[in-house]
Amino acid sequence: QGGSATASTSQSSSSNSSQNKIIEITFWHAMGGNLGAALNKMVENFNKTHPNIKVIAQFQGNYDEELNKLRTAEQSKSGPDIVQVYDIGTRFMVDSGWAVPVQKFIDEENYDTSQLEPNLLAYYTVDNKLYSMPFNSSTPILYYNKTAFKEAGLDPNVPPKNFDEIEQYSKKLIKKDASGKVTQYGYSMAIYGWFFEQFMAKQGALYANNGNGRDARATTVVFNDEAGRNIVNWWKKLVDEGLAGNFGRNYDDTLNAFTAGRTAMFIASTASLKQVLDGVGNRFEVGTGFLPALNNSKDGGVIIGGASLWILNTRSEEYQKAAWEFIKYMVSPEQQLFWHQNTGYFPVTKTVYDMLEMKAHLEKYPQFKTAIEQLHTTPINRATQGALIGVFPEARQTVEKAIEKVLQNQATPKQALDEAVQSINKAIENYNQTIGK
Ligand SMILES: O=P(O)(O)OC[C@H](O)CO
Repeated sequence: QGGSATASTSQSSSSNSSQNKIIEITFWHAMGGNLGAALNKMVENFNKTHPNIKVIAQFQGNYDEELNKLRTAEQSKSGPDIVQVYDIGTRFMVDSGWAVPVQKFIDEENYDTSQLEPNLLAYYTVDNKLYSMPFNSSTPILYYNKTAFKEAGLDPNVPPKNFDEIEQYSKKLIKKDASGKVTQYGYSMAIYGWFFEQFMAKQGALYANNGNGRDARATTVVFNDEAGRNIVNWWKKLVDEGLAGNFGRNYDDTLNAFTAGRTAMFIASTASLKQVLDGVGNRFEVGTGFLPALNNSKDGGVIIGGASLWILNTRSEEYQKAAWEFIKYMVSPEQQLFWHQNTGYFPVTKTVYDMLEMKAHLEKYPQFKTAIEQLHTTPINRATQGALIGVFPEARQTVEKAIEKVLQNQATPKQALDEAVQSINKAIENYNQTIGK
């Protein structure tokens, strides 16, 4: 797969003048399915409108797979010129020293960042520098089957706001066949560590110490407190009562259960909105709502999800500048409008909201408004900024295993979370000892 080995500068056959020089840069990403199709279209358009730069986009699997490939490639400095890295890879990428902070290019040309959403800047700014450019930004939202709501006598325009309401609504939404087998669960969510992280922030609680690793480097995770236990207790209760389906760790399995009518509500990234709407078609009406709350915290909210674009220092400044041109294009209002409409990721650039086409789109598909309103009502604080941890990808998997154990009755929420915290703390300690070495 790709990397700079395939990239080169080439001269047009008709002329040797620098005007006709084409800089080829590689761009690794993790966007499959409809997301990948939309992204490829944008790359194609960039290449058409920028005759001196050729971007070669290469799909490298999901976020985890892509980051692992990058680790391998960087051992021999054969990584790409630009890489898309998910939110929780941020601390690792900063520490790796493989990237040129985009702040350098921002400062050099006085690029105006005031049009970027403040929550995004708050997430991706580390040590007062914007290291990477937010490109595909998301939050988790509640998806629900409005048609099932109507059939169950629930108001299809009022999604549940908190966990108690999820439980009450689920009791009305659950359907069983003559043999007592559940044919439609009330609620489901994949065993995905991202949701756990989000429910911590929604309670205004920290995931890691030292202000979520933003006042100083995190040395421990702290989610085995009341806030963490609330999430797992509630989740288990719903599964034990038979109201929530557990479709496992694979994100798409729960998503497909929803589109197939096997669960009436579920949690997923707003990035899945277009896929869900297309998957459901006109079989039923889809509604969206904010991530449900667990308590009345006024400081609670959602954390920025999705990924950002990093410029790697694999090659000379000429390539880095070409990469910067491409990144600016990808976050331009026109491109962000296209990206938002074809995925569900909200625009990173605020000016998109002034565009007539955006207004018409939101009017026609109000489901797309949810993530935007959720973003704009989320206060910026240490909890909602999310944690910066060098071993976050591993930590997320450890939390998933812990939740799985609880749902399978192999541990109590307290045992499972305490164990997870212990094991992650060891990994953090090891990681922190190796930084800069
Ligand atoms: O599926 P996405 O792109 O919305 O990302 C979700 C999480 O933030 C990934 O860490």
